[in-house]
Amino acid sequence: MTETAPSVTEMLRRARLVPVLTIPSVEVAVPLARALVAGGVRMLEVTLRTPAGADAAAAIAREVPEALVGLGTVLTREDVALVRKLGLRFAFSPGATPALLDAALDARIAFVPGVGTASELMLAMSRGFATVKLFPAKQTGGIGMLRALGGPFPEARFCPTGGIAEGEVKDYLAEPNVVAVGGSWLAPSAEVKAGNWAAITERARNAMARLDA
Ligand SMILES: O=C(O)C(=O)C[C@H](O)[C@H](O)COP(=O)(O)O
Repeated sequence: MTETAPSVTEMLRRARLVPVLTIPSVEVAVPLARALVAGGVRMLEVTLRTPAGADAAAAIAREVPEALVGLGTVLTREDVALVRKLGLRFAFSPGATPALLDAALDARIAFVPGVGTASELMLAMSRGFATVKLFPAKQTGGIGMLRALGGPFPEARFCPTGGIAEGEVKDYLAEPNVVAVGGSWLAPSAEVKAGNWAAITERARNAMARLDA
């Protein structure tokens, strides 16, 4: 029997927390992913901000089956094509250009465009993307912005990302139109560089526990 793959909205809803990972070298990808998974954080956004990003995401997909790994900082049609080529689960973008939305539709990938205004949200929704990343969440107005957008766009669902501190996550998740929250704080670059995997697991475990406290 084949299992229907969960939609990206459902994936986000289950994950609640999505670490935004900017991986300096491919060697750290697998231990970093294992450290997060050990702490109960499974949905991982690997940004294309470093040259190692694509290979790092592919290595995680290959070697850490418990992780749901996708790309972040997806800006072009070529970036979109990588998701299929590398066998990844989803892609996030900080933005929502018409060309990028069309590329994601053509490639039939699970795609979460970034929006920071009502017009960008309208553009994304007009192409069928009702789950979006509010980016940069804090700078666009944070929870106030999410509430304001919830008026005219009650069906939109958000993964706010950008400038959200660990202590604010629970407040964001309490908003009815928020399915998950993204952030880089789950994997501080100093700990990644030092290979301090135990600290990353501990932080992830505590963060997940706090969501249910
Ligand atoms: O590169 C991308 O595609 C992005 O969307 C940027 C990330 O969402 C932010 O870098 C989140 O980082 P913090 O604000 O440190 O939590």
